[in-house]
Amino acid sequence: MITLENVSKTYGSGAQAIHALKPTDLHVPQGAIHGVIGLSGAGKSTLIRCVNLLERPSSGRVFVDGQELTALSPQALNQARHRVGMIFQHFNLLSSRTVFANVALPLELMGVPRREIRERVQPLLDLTGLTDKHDKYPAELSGGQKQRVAIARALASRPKVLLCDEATSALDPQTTSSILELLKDINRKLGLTILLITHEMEVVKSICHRVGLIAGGELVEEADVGDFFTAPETRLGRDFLNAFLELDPPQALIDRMQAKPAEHTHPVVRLAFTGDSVSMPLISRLTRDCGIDVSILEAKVESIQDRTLGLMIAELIGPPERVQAALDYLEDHDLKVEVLGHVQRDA
Ligand SMILES: Nc1ncnc2c1ncn2[C@@H]1O[C@H](COP(=O)(O)OP(=O)(O)OP(=O)(O)O)[C@@H](O)[C@H]1O
Repeated sequence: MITLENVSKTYGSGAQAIHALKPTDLHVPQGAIHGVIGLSGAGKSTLIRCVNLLERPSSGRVFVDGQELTALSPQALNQARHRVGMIFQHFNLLSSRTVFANVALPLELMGVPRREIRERVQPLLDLTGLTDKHDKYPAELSGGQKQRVAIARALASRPKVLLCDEATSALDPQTTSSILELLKDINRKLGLTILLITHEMEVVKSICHRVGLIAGGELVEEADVGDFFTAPETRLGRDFLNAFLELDPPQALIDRMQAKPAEHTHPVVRLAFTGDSVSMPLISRLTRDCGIDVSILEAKVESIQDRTLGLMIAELIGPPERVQAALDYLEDHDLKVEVLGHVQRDA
């Protein structure tokens, strides 16, 4: 439904040039909810604004619903944009218009007759939970209600695609989850394809099917959400996951940790269990079969959509050859093992 081919964006030129988006390919199939996550300045907004040509790419081609937007005349592009709705972090409502009139605006601009506008707007207000807010002005609404108006307005032209630019970043956690539920509902009921950008793992975890990680204007990793939350491939992906799970070794241990093993050190490991390994008594088998001691420092179990993820930080204590056998044993049982460092037992 959305395809970017080699799309890049450079702001400015010469010595001042900022390569905000390096040549990027992206495909979002019809009906998918696709997230792009990254740190501030990574190029998220630039990427999403290139999809509806709010930013004209410096190179590459953009396709939506089989039509190449980058090849259209200005008039044809205006028409095509009706099939691409967009919502923003700060809602971008017109303060002088009521809820009804804000939602009606794109239809007025499209020249839809007044009676048809009335018939089309009311079901959108019902769908977005705004039935009783018809005559209110934006100043009389909460942040969550304003975003609902923006969603209803974005849906008015019956788009095939909805672009969400940090749509929940200005909202509290409870309101965020109600807006995410609404987006999920719209995706299911209308078969709408959603591309969203965010810096929050919670957003990705709650509603996305697939996620891309952007850094320095490049998509450095792309995966199904279940895979990204269980085994991110890049260092940055792991940093995002660890910050989200809040699973780091205690500071006192970090202070004692060294990068390389030495005499009388043992490793500190982060273990990620998925699938069958979550329910296996692996640690007791490890101590029994490999003859080492395991000191568990932290552990938690998370549900990521339809997957269960177990995480643990532990010290593996024993003679080096037995510790190595234990690490091999864990990897043989499909655990993700990351050696965080090495500590002296009695330091
Ligand atoms: N109009 C512009 N002119 C010049 N540079 C820009 C412009 N817009 C963005 N940039 C630069 O491009 C880079 C990517 O910015 P972008 O807004 O896409 O990142 P982002 O990931 O959305 O960040 P944030 O989460 O902080 O909004 C940044 O270095 C930014 O300063």
